[in-house]
Amino acid sequence: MSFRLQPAAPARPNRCQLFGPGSRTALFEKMASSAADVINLDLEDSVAPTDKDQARANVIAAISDVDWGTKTLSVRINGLDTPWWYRDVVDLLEQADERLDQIMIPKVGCAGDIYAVDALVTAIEAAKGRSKKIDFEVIIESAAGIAHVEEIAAASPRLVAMSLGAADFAASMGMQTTGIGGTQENYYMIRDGQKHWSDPWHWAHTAIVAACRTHGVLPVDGPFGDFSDDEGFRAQARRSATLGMVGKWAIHPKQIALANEVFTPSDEAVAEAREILAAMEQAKANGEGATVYKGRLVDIASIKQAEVIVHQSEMIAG
Ligand SMILES: CC(C)(COP(=O)(O)OP(=O)(O)OC[C@H]1O[C@@H](n2cnc3c(N)ncnc32)[C@H](O)[C@@H]1OP(=O)(O)O)[C@@H](O)C(=O)NCCC(=O)NCCSC(=O)C[C@H](O)C(=O)O
Ligand SMILES: [Mg+2]
Repeated sequence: MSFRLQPAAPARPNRCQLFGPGSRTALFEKMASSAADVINLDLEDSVAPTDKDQARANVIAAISDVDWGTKTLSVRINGLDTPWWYRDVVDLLEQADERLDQIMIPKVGCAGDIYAVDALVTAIEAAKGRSKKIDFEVIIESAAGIAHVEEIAAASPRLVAMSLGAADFAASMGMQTTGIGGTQENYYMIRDGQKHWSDPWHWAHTAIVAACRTHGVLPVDGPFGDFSDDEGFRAQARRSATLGMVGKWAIHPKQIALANEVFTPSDEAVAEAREILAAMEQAKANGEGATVYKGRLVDIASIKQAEVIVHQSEMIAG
């Protein structure tokens, strides 16, 4: 480890973030009774411009009227390039009760975007005497966002989570696709005449994970648009989990169980991690820094890898 230590990300379950438009009040109770760890009430792109004011009012009422249990409750505000975002922040902070946990800031392009929202939120919290500090989560979904991902991850102590928004990201990058995440038909290698599909989201995922882990922020995979494709969702989520992401969005209730399944370490994985820790305890007792477990090398780094899995499972179990 560098002299500069890696801060821990918040220790709370974030396996699935369920989205619902702020204009569809009939969904709120269903969202609250779902198995998602995080609820995102949306004021942004799933709400038509003509519905923005009503959606904001719906969300503010639902924050106190609906029993959200122990879920993390987040509201996605409109982007800083729109005329709606400041009113979202002012009304939420002035009118919503303290059950609100987070504001999600979409389409962030630089640290200054977060600074602006932080300044506004901080002033309203002080003016209103709000005792609970609002956390932030952000979406990386533009060329500027990914280019400035590290400064964004470092932008505010309020920042707890960062997601990749594949749809806007693809548009901003000029990618030739209308798909939201997953396999892209034209992104393949050829070997011996056979196509082998590669993952066009991989580099953005790894950039986000590295920035988040450097600054103690939870890295989260965003939406998978085709909610009829369970295997496609699983494959995308498994790749994200393998790269270090802690969860994924659900844009339909069908996707909640899939996300929870992938981002909860399996009993087998936890058992194996515990066996590795036990093997390393034995190695240490023998004065060794490395040993053999199931025919493969394990050493001091393996302890940290195994601890990631054990900690994840303990945190989810509560
Ligand atoms: C995608 C939907 C519009 C589909 O809605 P609907 O046609 O009502 O779906 P179903 O009939 O299949 O619904 C079956 C039952 O499930 C309930 N339902 C539907 N959606 C939700 C939900 N989000 N949460 C809870 N429950 C839900 C229905 O009411 C049915 O219930 P019942 O009748 O009792 O059986 C809709 O799912 C939807 O609006 N999804 C969320 C869309 C959204 O929020 N999008 C924003 C996030 S993605 C994004 O912004 C892109 C990103 O920024 C990027 O750039 O990548
Ligand atoms: Mg988006």
